[in-house]
Amino acid sequence: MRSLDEVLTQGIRDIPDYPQPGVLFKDITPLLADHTGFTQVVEAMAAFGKDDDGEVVVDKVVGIEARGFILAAPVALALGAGFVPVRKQGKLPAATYAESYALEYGEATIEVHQDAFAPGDRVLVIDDVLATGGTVEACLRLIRRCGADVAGTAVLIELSFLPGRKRLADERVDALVTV
Ligand SMILES: O=P(O)(O)OC[C@H]1O[C@H](OP(=O)(O)OP(=O)(O)O)[C@H](O)[C@@H]1O
Ligand SMILES: Nc1ncnc2[nH]cnc12
Repeated sequence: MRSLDEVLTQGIRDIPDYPQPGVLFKDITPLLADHTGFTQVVEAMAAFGKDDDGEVVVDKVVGIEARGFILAAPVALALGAGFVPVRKQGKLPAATYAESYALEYGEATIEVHQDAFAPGDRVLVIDDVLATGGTVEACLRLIRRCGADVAGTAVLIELSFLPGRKRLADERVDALVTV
């Protein structure tokens, strides 16, 4: 079996100047097309929802639209936890909370259903990339407005040349790879 590092090195490619000049885009589509690699990644991310004895310590897994969905749904199933989508503005049908934030390449608003969590639910947030940290920060605000507890955030890739880690200094954030 390949190591997780090999899987990540083989499965993540750099696309310069996408979606705009100056951005080095981390493309995870080769990894997603690699069944054994994708399986290893899901297992590694699910481990952040367990304690040292392997007991599941989260009730819900949040995925952030769109790439976060791809990782979070299988992580939720692997943990036996519920899946909650955090979506871009205007996509969720029932009453929502909304938070706006700045991205490496633009601005966005994300939303969550107000009734997505039971009070005190322990929540693991999953996304593909931590860049400026604006998306995760807004997502954590949404979860807390719902009355749920953030257990942690796990991302596939952390971009160390951007200030995401610093911005989230008070939060538990784990990354499978830092570049
Ligand atoms: O740390 P940040 O600077 O906030 O950036 C990270 C976010 O940017 C990307 O999402 P994007 O909004 O491009 O959406 P997509 O998943 O729909 O492609 C990525 O999937 C993260 O959610
Ligand atoms: N450089 C990057 N590559 C992929 N996704 C991103 N989201 C924000 N910045 C990104």
